[in-house]
Amino acid sequence: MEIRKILVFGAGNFGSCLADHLADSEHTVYLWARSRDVVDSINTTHRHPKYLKEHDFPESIQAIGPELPSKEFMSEMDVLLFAVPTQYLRNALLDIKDRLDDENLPLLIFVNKGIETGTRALTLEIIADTLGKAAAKTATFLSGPSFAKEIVQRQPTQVSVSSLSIEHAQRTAEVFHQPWFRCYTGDDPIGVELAGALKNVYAIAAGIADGLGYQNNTRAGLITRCLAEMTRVGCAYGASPLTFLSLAGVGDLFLTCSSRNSRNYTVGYRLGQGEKLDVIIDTLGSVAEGVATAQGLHEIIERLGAEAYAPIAEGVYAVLYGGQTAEEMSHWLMNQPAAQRELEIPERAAPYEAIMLKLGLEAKKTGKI
Ligand SMILES: NC(=O)C1=CN([C@@H]2O[C@H](COP(=O)(O)OP(=O)(O)OC[C@H]3O[C@@H](n4cnc5c(N)ncnc54)[C@H](O)[C@@H]3O)[C@@H](O)[C@H]2O)C=CC1
Ligand SMILES: O=C(CO)COP(=O)(O)O
Repeated sequence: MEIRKILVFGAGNFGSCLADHLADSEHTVYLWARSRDVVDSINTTHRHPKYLKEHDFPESIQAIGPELPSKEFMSEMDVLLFAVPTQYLRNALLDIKDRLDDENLPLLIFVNKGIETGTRALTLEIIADTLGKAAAKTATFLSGPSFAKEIVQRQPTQVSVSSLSIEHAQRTAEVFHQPWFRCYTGDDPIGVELAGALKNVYAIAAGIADGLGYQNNTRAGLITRCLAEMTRVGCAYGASPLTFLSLAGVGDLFLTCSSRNSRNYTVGYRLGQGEKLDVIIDTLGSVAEGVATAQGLHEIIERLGAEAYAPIAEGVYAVLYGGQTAEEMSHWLMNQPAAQRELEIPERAAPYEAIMLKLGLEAKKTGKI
């Protein structure tokens, strides 16, 4: 395996965990943190003061920050990995834009799972807007069932890696590969992104159902309908239906809808138990991307119209932002029109093409995952 110089932006749960994972492959790993406390703690005690607190990080990881690294330092990096929540990503990329050499871009890897509020932008669009077309064309997206806590325990984990450039997806897979960590590559980054973002909203729905006291039949039925809904929205966006059967799709949906380790599930569970959203967010201690993403998703669903019929996502939105209670949402969902067709995949369509057009690329059918 080729040894790479890797800079990880974002020292939250996931950025720290991935830095730890990559350091095992003997890559040279730098971890950029916004807080001096985190930088000092990682460099001196090799412990994170806030996340994964029991874990001893390898001494080889060098934390840097809170000042941004210089252009010279950045030019030495082979890989930049961004583990920054979606709502902060645009500013983070604008901050480093001038420190990147457009003619000689490093491998760019993104692991956030969300839709930007206000703009409805997916990460690929945020990258195109901030770093430019060349970066968007080669950016890679790593997504799938992967709790940080279990990766640092080296539990066997498998993820999807997707990019408009399959060559770059393969390079990312090589960087991450370990006997306990497998990557499967594909060329439907928007499908992978939508799957990762939507599963966070659906994990809130599953948590709500459990919080209301519903049991196994309800959860299994709900997850299955979430998968149908996610596929429908994805197809209406122009993603491949097969992508939703991948690790990034059903894999991550299943994980987060069925585990109390999921922050999004926890938000839903506590809503189902009758807690208020602002109290839950204030005490969660970590980001639950589904809360903000439900807004962007609501706007996307409205724009796509009937093709993207998504009552579960709309129900979550109504509980988070429309003053509806968890019980009301549950009754509303169960009282949707009777005898609906179970599976109907609509034509794949326009928005994906619009993004490809923006990048100066021809829209292609992404049949393989
Ligand atoms: N934790 C996990 O197991 C997994 C997380 N992810 C995704 O990774 C992304 C990051 O999540 P976590 O590290 O878990 O979140 P976290 O809540 O543990 O950490 C938040 C991160 O955001 C940074 N941050 C907070 N405010 C900011 C601001 N104003 N500007 C810039 N950065 C700011 C913090 O410094 C920290 O690095 C999310 O999109 C999440 O969905 C994906 C897979 C697994
Ligand atoms: O995406 C995740 C695991 O794949 C983490 O899920 P939560 O953000 O809900 O904790």
